[in-house]
Amino acid sequence: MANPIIDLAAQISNAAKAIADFMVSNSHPQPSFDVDAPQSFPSAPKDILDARQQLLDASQTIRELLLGPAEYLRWFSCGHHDMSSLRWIYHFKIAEAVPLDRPISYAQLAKERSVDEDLLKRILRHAMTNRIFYEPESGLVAHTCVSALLVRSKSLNDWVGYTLEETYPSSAKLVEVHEKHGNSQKPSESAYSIAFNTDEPLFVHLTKFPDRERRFANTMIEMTSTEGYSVHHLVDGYKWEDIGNATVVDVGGSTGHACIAIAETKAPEATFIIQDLSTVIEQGAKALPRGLESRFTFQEHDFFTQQPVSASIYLLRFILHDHPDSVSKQIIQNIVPAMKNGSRLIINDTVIAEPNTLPRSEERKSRTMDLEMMTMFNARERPLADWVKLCSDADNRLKLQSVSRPEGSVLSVMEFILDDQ
Ligand SMILES: C[S@@+](CC[C@H](N)C(=O)[O-])C[C@H]1O[C@@H](n2cnc3c(N)ncnc32)[C@H](O)[C@@H]1O
Repeated sequence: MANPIIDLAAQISNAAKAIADFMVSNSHPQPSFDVDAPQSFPSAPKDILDARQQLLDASQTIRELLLGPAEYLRWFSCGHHDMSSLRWIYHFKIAEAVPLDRPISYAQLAKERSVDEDLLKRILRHAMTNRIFYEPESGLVAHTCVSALLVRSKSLNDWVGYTLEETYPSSAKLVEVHEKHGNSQKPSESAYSIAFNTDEPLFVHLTKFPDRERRFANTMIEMTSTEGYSVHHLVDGYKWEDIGNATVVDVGGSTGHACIAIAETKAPEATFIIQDLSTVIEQGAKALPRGLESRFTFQEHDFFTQQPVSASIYLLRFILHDHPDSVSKQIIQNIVPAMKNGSRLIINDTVIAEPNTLPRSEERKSRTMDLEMMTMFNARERPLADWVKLCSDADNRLKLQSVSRPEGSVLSVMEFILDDQ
């Protein structure tokens, strides 16, 4: 008779052995919570990455089975305290005051950060159950590799700050906003708007708070600096070598990093126009690598206005998932009049997988991003059918030509062609 606990334990054991052997034979340190432990799992062949995925999912399942539904649900619904203790640590800059190379007493730490010692002790002792700091001996606090990252990685610190100071209070208003506005298509009617008492969309509202705006920008850098968002997937995931001397217009192209990578490796004759808001464009023009000047133009352009350049290829990379359907439709409709028959619109964005087609922890990440988009912008992560519908609603001559998700990429490459027939 099948025994789920034994089966899962066997899966865990086999996968753990494969991973441990890989670590030893490649001289990688075994994973630990030591303050100097590596920040992430090392690059590894596919079978090892698959084993890691299997172990992560099986260990989660076995834990949930062993808890049983009542204990599972009871404590799952207390998860907000994990967020609030980390938020407290972030807000009062506790990690920055703990030395990386030795412990510090609660009394000294409280004094340095001007916080109450009793509150500090109770909150840190909760966070320690999540591997954030540890108590090497009673009364002393020291870093683990997790808490140390709050000090060592500015962008990850900003990620934690943005999610806990902006997203977390907004997520608590999801019910209120849906009671008030239903499935609104307006970015100004989001849970964020209710939590922060504003009728401005997040991007506009943040311009009034330079520190929060900078933190948001760094959060994006942190997110897109990971392998899953690397531009090399867009470079390798499309037939750029076939575009010859075409002009590519990168709408909302930031400082041009995607097109620079394409120009340098795959499309030596193509020209590129990078469009974005003025400050971003200025930054990009200044940082353009030498040798590309004759093929690159940086142009201020608001994608909520009509596209001024007629070209054969338009790129929208990581733009539309931030916007509700009605707004995304408007962005596309502003491009279409500049397109000719056969012009291409390349959308490099998330195509959310159908339910139960990904390993559970991977599906969870993409569903988390979907709720993130819902909470902050009334936007969404879309399955392929919704992308096709969005483009067709924008202009029914836009036809999906190809779609692919390069190995290791979070984003897919969708190619739509304007077909007048
Ligand atoms: C998430 S980033 C994506 C940047 C780039 N495409 C990439 O893949 O890294 C969104 C970009 O849209 C730009 N943006 C926001 N609103 C815009 C607007 N109304 N018109 C043009 N660009 C805009 C931002 O400045 C930012 O560079």
